[in-house]
Amino acid sequence: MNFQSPQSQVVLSGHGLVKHYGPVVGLAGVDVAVRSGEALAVMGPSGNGKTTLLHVLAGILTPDQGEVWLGGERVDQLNDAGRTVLRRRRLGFVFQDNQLLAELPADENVALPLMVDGMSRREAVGRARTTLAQVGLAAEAGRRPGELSGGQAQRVAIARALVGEPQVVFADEPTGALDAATGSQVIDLLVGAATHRGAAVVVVTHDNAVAARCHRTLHIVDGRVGAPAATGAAWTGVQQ
Ligand SMILES: Nc1ncnc2c1ncn2[C@@H]1O[C@H](COP(=O)(O)OP(=O)(O)OP(=O)(O)O)[C@@H](O)[C@H]1O
Repeated sequence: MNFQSPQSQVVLSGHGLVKHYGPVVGLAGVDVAVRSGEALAVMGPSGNGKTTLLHVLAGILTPDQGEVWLGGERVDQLNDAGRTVLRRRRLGFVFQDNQLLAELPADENVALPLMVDGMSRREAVGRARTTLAQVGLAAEAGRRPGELSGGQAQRVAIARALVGEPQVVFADEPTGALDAATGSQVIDLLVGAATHRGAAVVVVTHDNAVAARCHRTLHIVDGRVGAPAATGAAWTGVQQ
């Protein structure tokens, strides 16, 4: 997939990111930058720091050292409340297990983050239905998660991530629970719908097919930007 917008602004960046869990190294000094409309895959061996990087960039964890910038604002120094508001208003999240609330229909699941942020139920549900239609689920808006297929449920999760018009969507193994064909549809939808809106996407994945749908891949090895496991030669840190 080509990403042909070198003039796009860097919307999210991390500089010299270090994170330890006690004696365990999560990140050992990572630099990363993502532009608006760009999808970045984060790959690497298990336990080498991918999820830690995602959580630090998303303000879920604070780094021990380094800086995180989102749209010109330094965010790693915000307090817990500030980072919570930031995540709710400016970021979207998609997880492997969709994390939808089982007792709510799809439209209310998607509307929930807007209502938590103070929007009226009527307006939030209206926006949720519009977003569900954009991910091809207009007819499923009234169904509960248990009445949806795995791929449909993940599309609802994508709608929930997009409904607040985030600057960056973070996804941790978004296709990990799906078969290959459904996973391809879901990642195409996620990357297409998010980047079409000008959002950046950061996807942690073990799946080469998912990375192939992104514009660029960052390999994390031992908490650092490293070479992909199979090809170590002439590595420059960033794969175009
Ligand atoms: N909350 C925590 N407390 C202690 N150690 C942790 C914690 N979270 C992660 N770690 C450790 O930090 C290192 C990096 O973990 P991380 O989850 O970032 O790796 P990962 O590359 O995402 O792994 P996977 O592909 O298996 O999900 C690992 O050694 C892990 O055991």
